[in-house]
Amino acid sequence: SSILSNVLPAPEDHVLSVIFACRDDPCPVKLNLSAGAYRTEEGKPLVLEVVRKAEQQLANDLSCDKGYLPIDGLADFNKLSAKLILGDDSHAVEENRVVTIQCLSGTGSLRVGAEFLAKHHQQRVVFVPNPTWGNHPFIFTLAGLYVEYFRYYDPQTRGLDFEGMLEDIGAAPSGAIVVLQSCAHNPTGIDPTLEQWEKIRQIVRSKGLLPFFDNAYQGFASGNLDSDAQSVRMFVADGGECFIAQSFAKNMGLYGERIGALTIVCTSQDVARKVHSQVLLVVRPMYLSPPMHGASIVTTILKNSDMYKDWTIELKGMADRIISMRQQLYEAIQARGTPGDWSHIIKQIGMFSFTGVNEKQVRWMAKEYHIYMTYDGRISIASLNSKTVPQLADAIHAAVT
Ligand SMILES: Cc1ncc(COP(=O)(O)O)c(CN[C@@](C)(CC(=O)O)C(=O)O)c1O
Repeated sequence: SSILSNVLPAPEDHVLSVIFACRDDPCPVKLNLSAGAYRTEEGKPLVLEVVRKAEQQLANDLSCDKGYLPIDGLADFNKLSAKLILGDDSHAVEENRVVTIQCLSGTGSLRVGAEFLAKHHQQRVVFVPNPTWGNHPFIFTLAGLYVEYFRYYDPQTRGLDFEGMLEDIGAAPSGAIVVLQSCAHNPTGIDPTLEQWEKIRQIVRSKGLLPFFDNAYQGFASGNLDSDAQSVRMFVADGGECFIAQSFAKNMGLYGERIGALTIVCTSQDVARKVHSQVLLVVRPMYLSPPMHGASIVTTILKNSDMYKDWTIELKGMADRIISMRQQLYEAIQARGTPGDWSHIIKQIGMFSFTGVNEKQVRWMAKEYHIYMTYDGRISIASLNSKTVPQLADAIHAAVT
């Protein structure tokens, strides 16, 4: 008999099940608003001009070979990636207490960080926002840590439950890991203000908690790389430790290149050396060493000031298009006189909008309007364009009236 015959069908994943349902829908005007991937006004994926340019340069550079990268990846990439999130004038970088490892995009950075913490950190409880990205609980649980939630979204105000967040983080046991999304919170699109981040920082530090930033959308939220890094830089500036998972999937459009970095800010160079040596032991038996191409593209762009500038212009273009789609959707809903206050659609930031429609309404819109979003009512604003906004506004109107 088959050895695999006892394998059970997997439970449905929040994001994937909707993508599969949409894929199987034969309707020619179906609309997939579930996956967080940028689409142009024409509804196409975008390969940035500056990425094409970098790839041409790399293709002509005969000195590049296909040998293994070191376990921690391309050294130039690690330096430039750390600088991007920590800033050009970071004391932590100057004092050599920053460890950066090229990982398989944001997910890989989170997983390597989680495996490292499961092996070397006594406190095994990880607090994540409620709600958070669907993959967070799995990444930390599979690494052997215990996931708990802190209040983040207030359904009444459709805003941040700041008091609840502070209370829950304040009640965490000393040494607990706290996962914080640095900007463009997924799925709610709601970020703390800088004043609120300062209060969060104070409570994290006073309780001796370990912040683990998930920085998946830097530059993609506000359109400005430095503004979107303020939350992280506030924590690093106080000299404390933190973990940061970076991704170039969204802000450089390198989704499939799987390029990101795990940065661990330590309190001294001596600790950094030891941490670095131990992270290598997590990576080697996991995937030996990371892929070269994405790291080479990012490095080519970040180290050339003209290409860096071109990138920031294209990045702002993506962020601005999303903001204009928010405005268009809000106006289309207002024009239909749909009951309720829909201003959260323009107050939220980043790739997603937490629309507030419930699972029953989400399933109804999929069936009746062939419009697909995750069951929590999250839509990827980046997947909308001027033609499809009316289609969505009609569906929401029909679903909620
Ligand atoms: C908050 C957050 N962190 C990390 C990642 C991981 O991205 P990376 O590994 O490609 O760098 C995502 C992607 N979340 C997507 C965009 C993709 C997905 O979940 O399938 C989403 O639709 O939520 C994310 O939203």
